[in-house]
Amino acid sequence: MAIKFGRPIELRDAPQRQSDALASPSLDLTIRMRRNRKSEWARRLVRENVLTTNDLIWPMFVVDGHNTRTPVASMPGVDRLTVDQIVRDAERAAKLNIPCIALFPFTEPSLRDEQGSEAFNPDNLVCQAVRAIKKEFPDIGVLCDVALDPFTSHGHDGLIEGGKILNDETVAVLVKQALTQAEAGCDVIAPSDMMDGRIGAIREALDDNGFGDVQIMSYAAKYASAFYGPFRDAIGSAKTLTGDKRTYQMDSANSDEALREVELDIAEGADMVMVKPGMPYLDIVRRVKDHFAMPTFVYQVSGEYAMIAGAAANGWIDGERAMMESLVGFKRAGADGILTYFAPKAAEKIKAES
Ligand SMILES: NCc1[nH]cc(CCC(=O)O)c1CC(=O)O
Ligand SMILES: [Mg+2]
Repeated sequence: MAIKFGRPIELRDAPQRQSDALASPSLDLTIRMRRNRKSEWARRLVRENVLTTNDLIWPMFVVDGHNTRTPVASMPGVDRLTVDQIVRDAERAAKLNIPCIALFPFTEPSLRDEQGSEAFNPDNLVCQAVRAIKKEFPDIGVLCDVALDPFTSHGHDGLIEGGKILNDETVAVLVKQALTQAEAGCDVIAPSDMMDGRIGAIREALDDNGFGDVQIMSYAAKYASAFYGPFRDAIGSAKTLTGDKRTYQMDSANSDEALREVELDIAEGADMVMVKPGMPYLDIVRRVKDHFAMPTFVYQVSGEYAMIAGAAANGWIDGERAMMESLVGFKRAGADGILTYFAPKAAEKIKAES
């Protein structure tokens, strides 16, 4: 049975009070915090944070084929979508008033190589999806991830030589990838690779090529995390990934370092910054927001989604309430927006309640 914590106890269900209990002394308290919680209207009145559909970015997985939705086993409720189907979900997003969607490709293994060259193929899945979505729904924001991991045979975000991830050489390829995506009509370029200097290089290339309006949302403070596991299943890089990403993604023990990363990306031209993952890093979200007063985003990543969706599927938690609690937690921490696989569910709930 699902455990429903915090369920209001109706008076009729409450045990009858024994008369001698009435005689117990009352405390002489001037301030009683519970007064403001006494009823639903009172709680609504003093509520400090509110989640709206405007806060949501919906990440989607695109796969080759036609008219097919393939479930991602480790992300119950999330599918890989063929281009025609991703257009349908973009329509759903638009109807739910979700401002922006994010695209991630599952690349055919035969198209993956050492250099991740499919990343800058103008006809790759992401570009096809961007063009198809923009054709039907030009008013929804489309964000594209920039990194090589969906395209490399080794599953890393950058180029490798002698077991090392090359920084500057990788940045040159990321610039080509970003330009390819901008050409296809992408609105927001979101580099998730954690190479040094990529924001500045991408900004300059966008500006030099007539894409001055294309925004950059930098995955500025991105940690080397176990919570990306289900995502790597979804894009098919879990099996191919050799080693880990700790030479470029941040150490989860660090906090000051996040401020330096964010500061650099702002200086290089990021329009928006992101902290990733979300729930284990709420302190980072708060520090970044307080320190820089930038549009600050947070990614509730695949493993966080899987924890909640998986526990809910087992009846161990109330999934809907855990979802909403986790999302308002990001708002409370200072996030302006959240990338979350719960976006459509949360938007539906918000819509139903308004
Ligand atoms: N650079 C790729 C990328 N972009 C977003 C995620 C993770 C998203 C998620 O787990 O939901 C990752 C995975 C990784 O860095 O290995
Ligand atoms: Mg950096």
